[in-house]
Order: sequence, then structure tokens, then C-alpha cells
Amino acid sequence: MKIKQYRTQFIKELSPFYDAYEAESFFYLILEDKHQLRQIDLALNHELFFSEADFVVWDSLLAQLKKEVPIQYLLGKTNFYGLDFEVNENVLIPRPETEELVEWIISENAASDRTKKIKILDIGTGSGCIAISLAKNLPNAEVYAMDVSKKAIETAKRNAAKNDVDVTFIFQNILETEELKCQFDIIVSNPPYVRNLEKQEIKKNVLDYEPHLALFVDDNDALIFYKKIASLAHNNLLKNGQLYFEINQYLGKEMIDLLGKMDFINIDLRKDIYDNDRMISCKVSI
Ligand SMILES: C[S@@+](CC[C@H](N)C(=O)[O-])C[C@H]1O[C@@H](n2cnc3c(N)ncnc32)[C@H](O)[C@@H]1O
Repeated sequence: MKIKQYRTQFIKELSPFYDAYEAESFFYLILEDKHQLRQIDLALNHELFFSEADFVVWDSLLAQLKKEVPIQYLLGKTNFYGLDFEVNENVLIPRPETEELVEWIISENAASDRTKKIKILDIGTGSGCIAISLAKNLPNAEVYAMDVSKKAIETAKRNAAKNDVDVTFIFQNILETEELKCQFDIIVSNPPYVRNLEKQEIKKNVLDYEPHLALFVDDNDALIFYKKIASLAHNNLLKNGQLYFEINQYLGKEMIDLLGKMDFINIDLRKDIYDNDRMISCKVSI
């Protein structure tokens, strides 16, 4: 079969699950990953011919996509902030909203005195996407990253090596942490923040395949991670130090109240590209 014919069939078979645009983007991601071919190659070479064995691979990927397995897990990789990351079922697939948080931190810290080290701690690092992007883009950063999942830490370590950056990984439960070992200039976290009451908004491809440890938080204490991290930050943020959080879009006001009551200053709540309250930053009052 010609690959162009296969493309039509591929998109049609995915139509109950994904719109044509998404299905087509999956097709080209596979084409690039498995055959090192781009859309333009397909357009130019009308006679492209794929072997029977190639189509066996395509069929197996198509079958998994029909079960709504995320394409990133099928290919074992994704792109975040211009860098390549390994992803697997032990880590959350990094989201574009989180790239916005990283962009915010870089924009506020890139111009800082390059002779002075900036110590950064990323709590709940998952694939390591935040920690590694910061280490790559802030040359004077000394980056630490924590997670309670051993398998996530192993993945993040491979991602640090792949992207050629030094990050110190810490296997630790932040909720059981009495005190952090050192003082930081920046503490950043994208902790679990989806409440069970929001489960019905979560798509099957997320709910069935992404780690629930990374996603969900107890409905009765939805801000538990923020409270814990903010209280540790009081002792472990240096003078002028800054906290950055990704947050649940429905809890922006609650986050402002929480940080205000805990005496943080310069509280700045920002929206993501979809116009949802998504990230917040503050400083310790001195
Ligand atoms: C929303 S994911 C964020 C992953 C990654 N930082 C990102 O932005 O894509 C939350 C992460 O927090 C970790 N986590 C959950 N509970 C934790 C705890 N008690 N202590 C430390 N990390 C925790 C999860 O394993 C997961 O990797």
C-alpha cells in the first residue's frame, strides 16, 4: 500500500476519538519518528513505498491510538521548551501551560548577574521538564529537583543526561519534609492539583494512562502541596527569593488568599494562553 492511502485510512479510523487535525498530526509524528520523513517528503515523493513490516508497526500504533494511549507514550518522547524529553507511564506528559511557567521564570532571571549562582529547587519534577529547561537556559543556575516517585526520578535523570545539564535529583516526599537542606533563590512547583470533583472534565487519554500520583489531590485539602511548600519556603528562601507555582485554574483566588495570609508579598497571578488562572508567583516579606 502507498503511505498516502494509508494516511487517509489512519485519519478515518481515528475519527471517533480525535479530530482530523489531531489525527493527521499523529500521522506525521509517527512518520518522522519511525521513518525520518517529513510532510514535505511525502508531498514530493509520490512513489514512496513502505514494506509490509512497516505497515505492521503502523497498524500496531494505530490500534493503541484507538485505545487513546497518548502518542507521546507510544513514541516514548515529547518536546518541551525546545528540548527533547523521554516520557513514559511513570511521568506526566509535560504541558504547554508549564512551558509558560518556565518562560516566566527565565524571563525574570536571565538578566541576573551571571557571576552569581541562582539556587533553584523544583518540587514534583516528574520528567524533569521544569528543572532541566531552567538548567539549560539559566547558565548560572544550580538546580535541584525532588520527586516522591523513584521511577520518575530515574526518567528525569536520563533526561538531564540527554540534554547535557547537571541537576541534583532528590528522592523525597515533600509532604513529609520537615525542613529543606539548604537555602534557595527560587522554589518552583507544579504539584498534583486536580480534585476528584474535576475528574469528569479529564479526558480518557489522561485518566487511563497518566500517573494519578502526578495528577490528583484530595478534594478536602486541594491546596495541601502549596501550603506545605510555602511554609517550607519561609525558612528556605533566601532574601529576595521567589516562589513560582503552577495552579488549578479554579483556585486562583484561593491561592492569592493563602499566600497573602502566609505573609508573602508581590503576589502575581497570571493566566495561561487559554485564559485560565494558571500560575502564581510571590516573594517572602523581609
Ligand atoms: C503535576 S506533576 C508535575 C511533573 C512535572 N514537574 C511537570 O511539570 O510536567 C506532579 C509531580 O509531583 C510528584 N509528587 C506527587 N506527590 C509528591 C510528594 N508528596 N512529594 C514529592 N513529589 C510528589 C509526582 O510524582 C509528579 O511527578
